[in-house]
Amino acid sequence: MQGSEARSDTESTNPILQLHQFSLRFRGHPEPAVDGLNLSVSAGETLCIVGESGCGKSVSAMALMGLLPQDIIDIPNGQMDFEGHRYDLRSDGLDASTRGDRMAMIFQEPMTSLNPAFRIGDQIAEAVLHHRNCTRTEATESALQMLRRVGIPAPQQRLREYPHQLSGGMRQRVMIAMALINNPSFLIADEPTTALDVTIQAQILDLIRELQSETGMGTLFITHDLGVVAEIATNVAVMYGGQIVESGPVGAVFDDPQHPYTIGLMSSVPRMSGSRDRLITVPGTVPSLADMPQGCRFRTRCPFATDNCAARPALSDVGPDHAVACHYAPLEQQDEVRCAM
Ligand SMILES: Nc1ncnc2c1ncn2[C@@H]1O[C@H](COP(=O)(O)OP(=O)(O)OP(=O)(O)O)[C@@H](O)[C@H]1O
Repeated sequence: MQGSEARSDTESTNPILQLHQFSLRFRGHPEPAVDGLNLSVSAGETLCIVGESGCGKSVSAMALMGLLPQDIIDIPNGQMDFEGHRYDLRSDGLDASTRGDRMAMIFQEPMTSLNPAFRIGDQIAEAVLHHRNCTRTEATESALQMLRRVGIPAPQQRLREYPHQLSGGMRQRVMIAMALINNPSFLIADEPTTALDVTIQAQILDLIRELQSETGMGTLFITHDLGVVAEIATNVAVMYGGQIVESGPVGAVFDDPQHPYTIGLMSSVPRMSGSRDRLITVPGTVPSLADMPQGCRFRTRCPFATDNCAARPALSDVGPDHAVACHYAPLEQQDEVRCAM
């Protein structure tokens, strides 16, 4: 694996989606919100992007889907290979015929995607009619089958209901049904379980996994919850300040985290050990774009930063498919890092 690429594929499979050197700026902000992102995801695999609030996870996903208005963003660099087509993201985003068809997205809050004024069945059928040459009756029949597939009880009745008549977990299932109705090869899931209680969260994660193994779609799953990553990821990319700081197979990153930020994130996960010690946290917060430091963007929070960190560290291999962007990786004294945080 090239050190600069967070990947979710094995050597033997071809990636469904690859992103090369993608950068994005909000107009009026000289510092990029996303800076030189490389990703690769293969069929049936899940790449989790993880990081604190504000690190650039959602804007990256929205930009890939072509959902950010051009008047607020500038894409100075970036190419995307998807199903044999190369998109130059500077000028050529995902087209409307591919969005919602071959590539689909689900969001944290289903009510941002579901229209409260329309019946569930009509909304799902509309997603079919937009992309397929079929009758409304056929589209409604597909909607019914899809509601069954995502485990909605009494689907015939639910078709005629409005979003407010469903629980949060059911609405999330409807969103998944709507996203998968056209059988996409690639799904972007942006914190789809964050607003749900843990039992419903587990059901939704199971559902996504099950549908993924049935359809073989590749998934980019965005979350700040490392428990969710452990459940669902094939590979993980840790983002900080719009850059990937560590990436690799989930086992390698979880068993042997190498970036001080990853180690900090993992140390701050509460454990069921019964210990009453205070939780370890990563000190400080992600700087705003206006205050983003040059070089290593984590250096203002890193206990090990030195003058060397004024230069941007490259994402370099520290193990098979495992890459880290830190001048001091591989870290030999991980316990020291944990203690220093
Ligand atoms: N419309 C906007 N104008 C200017 N800056 C923005 C805008 N939207 C997001 N940003 C900035 O872009 C950066 C990345 O935000 P983004 O929402 O992608 O973070 P995130 O990692 O997804 O966070 P969260 O987990 O809270 O959704 C942040 O610094 C944020 O303040």
